[in-house]
Amino acid sequence: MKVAVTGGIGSGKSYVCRLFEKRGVAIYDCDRAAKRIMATSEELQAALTEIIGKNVYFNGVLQKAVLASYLLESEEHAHKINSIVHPAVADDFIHSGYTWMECAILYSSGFDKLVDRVVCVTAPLETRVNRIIKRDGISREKALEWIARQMPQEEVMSRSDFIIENDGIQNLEIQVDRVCASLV
Ligand SMILES: CC(C)(COP(=O)(O)OP(=O)(O)OC[C@H]1O[C@@H](n2cnc3c(N)ncnc32)[C@H](O)[C@@H]1O)[C@@H](O)C(=O)NCCC(=O)NCCS
Ligand SMILES: Nc1ncnc2c1ncn2[C@@H]1O[C@H](COP(=O)(O)OP(=O)(O)OP(=O)(O)O)[C@@H](O)[C@H]1O
Repeated sequence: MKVAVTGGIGSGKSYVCRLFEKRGVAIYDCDRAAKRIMATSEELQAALTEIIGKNVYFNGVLQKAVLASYLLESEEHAHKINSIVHPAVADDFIHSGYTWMECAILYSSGFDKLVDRVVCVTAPLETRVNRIIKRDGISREKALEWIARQMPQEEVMSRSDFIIENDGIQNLEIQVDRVCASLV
């Protein structure tokens, strides 16, 4: 059975994935894979350079700030980047041998079609914003911009099979054990 762990930025997906990993589940990280492929695929590098400009790579190294600001400029920009990067990541996952993936933008990327079950990690908006500000050192406005770029949390929840509430109050270990009892 193939499983995705999803949830919006700052919900704590990666944090929860570490708890699944502690229980022996190996998880493919879509964010990390995207960066690896953007760093190594000449085809992707050429496509990104053509769209964004030469400054998206410096000495062959992806300039994350340049890509991030291009992505946030408009829906059209995000769509252009996603349509280059996401098929490459999907193909890489299919051939990776992993059965579980962590993906922030599961439904908008179409990656939901690659899995049988979806686990959604959620947290209150303010908690997410505060986590992002602390982790990434960005402003509240920037954190809200990223959140606005992603599918509303309620919609992701309604389309998922399991919900893990990572509000810092409810016990995470118990919730993770419950999901494992069904899926592992
Ligand atoms: C913008 C980039 C450079 C920021 O890198 P950084 O190391 O700071 O953060 P990281 O990759 O861990 O992403 C953090 C979070 O940003 C959000 N995010 C990233 N890309 C996107 C996107 N295309 N659309 C919406 N949200 C996104 C997700 O919640 C993600 O988990 C990076 O996220 C990126 O290259 N994004 C484009 C490729 C992509 O779509 N990756 C998503 C998985 S396929
Ligand atoms: N239950 C928790 N207790 C303490 N810290 C937490 C908890 N959940 C998440 N965090 C912290 O909040 C920050 C954001 O969590 P995490 O990186 O897991 O989010 P994410 O959903 O994977 O975000 P992204 O979409 O950006 O990858 C991290 O610094 C993480 O350590």
